[in-house]
Amino acid sequence: MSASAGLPLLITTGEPAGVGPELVLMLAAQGRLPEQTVAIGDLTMLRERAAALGLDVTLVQASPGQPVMATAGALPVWPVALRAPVTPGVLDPANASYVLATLELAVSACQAGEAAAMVTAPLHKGVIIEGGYSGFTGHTEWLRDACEVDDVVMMLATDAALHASAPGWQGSADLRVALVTTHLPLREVADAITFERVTHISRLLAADLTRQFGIAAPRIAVCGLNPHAGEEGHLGREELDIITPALDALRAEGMDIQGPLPADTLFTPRHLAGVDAVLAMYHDQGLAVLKYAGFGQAANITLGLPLVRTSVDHGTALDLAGKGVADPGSLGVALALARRLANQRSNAAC
Ligand SMILES: NC(=O)C1=CN([C@@H]2O[C@H](COP(=O)(O)OP(=O)(O)OC[C@H]3O[C@@H](n4cnc5c(N)ncnc54)[C@H](O)[C@@H]3O)[C@@H](O)[C@H]2O)C=CC1
Ligand SMILES: NCC(=O)COP(=O)(O)O
Repeated sequence: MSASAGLPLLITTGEPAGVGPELVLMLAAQGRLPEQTVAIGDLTMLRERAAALGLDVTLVQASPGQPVMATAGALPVWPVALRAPVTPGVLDPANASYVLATLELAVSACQAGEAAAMVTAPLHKGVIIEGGYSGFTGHTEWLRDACEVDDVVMMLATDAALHASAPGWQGSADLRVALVTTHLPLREVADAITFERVTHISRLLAADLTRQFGIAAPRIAVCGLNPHAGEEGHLGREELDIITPALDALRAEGMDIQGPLPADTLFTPRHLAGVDAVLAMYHDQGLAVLKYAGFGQAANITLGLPLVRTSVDHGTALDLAGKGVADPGSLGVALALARRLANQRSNAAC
């Protein structure tokens, strides 16, 4: 048994007006949460949401350091109090500090060795900013700062190991997409593509494909930034001036990395064959394809952290919140992946 096996798997329930709380409750009611799962959020709000949706789940107050009681049909909750009442679908900036408090509790428990891993239900970036946190751009960057590491990598994956148990799966297998830049206005992306950033993110990606995914010599394919990877400089010079020199330097270090390749054809079966991960230059270049291939059966993993964090492949879906119709598939995938990665880490540490 791995050292993490007895430790709770934490789920932060995310934006209280979004679908996060009900997705956790749906999986709990369906008996689809992994053992030792603990939710973090407002106990009363969760009880009311379960009752409103007719979900049969008993929510039990618990606290960090306490053993998790494995009772069928019960979900332990580490409580964090809402700052203002919630209506599903209606954002309130007053609850921004509540959402961040759930993250702080999860990170501190992981750092204290009181939890195996954290899985985050979606939060709403805009309302956190409107709640007074002007520099906030997402969990990924917040976790980088909270864990005091210099950089992290956002990677979304829909690989065979993740969706193997999904009945009727129709998507593509084994696609992992990591990003050089994450939550930036498109206008700022080109300036953020530097030799240092491309090399640093590529090294972090390769290191965690080995450390977390057990791929001894990862094969990475890198997208260009511009159409047709810049068309020999006629459609942009970032490929010639920045990305190609960066990839040459990485190859000289021994990394198996190809590119920059035109992003529109990189995501086709012939180019993806034998590739462990694609490195995209910006958010929608990579994630639109990933979500086309596996929305609902993909997970988001933050690479480069000292703790295990996974998340869903979707956002707060305010249009669906409180209706009980959102798909909990990605949350299930994120939970299973977090448990697997936590077990691997603790086995490696033994
Ligand atoms: N991990 C996280 O915390 C994430 C947070 N977000 C945030 O969520 C907010 C809303 O973002 P949007 O771009 O509108 O994306 P979104 O994923 O919330 O919604 C986009 C579309 O997908 C649908 N959808 C989303 N989740 C679904 C589910 N579980 N089942 C069925 N349909 C689902 C929605 O109904 C909507 O039509 C933003 O603030 C964004 O930053 C977005 C992605 C991840
Ligand atoms: N599209 C992915 C996304 O926005 C995830 O953001 P976060 O995990 O950094 O909050």
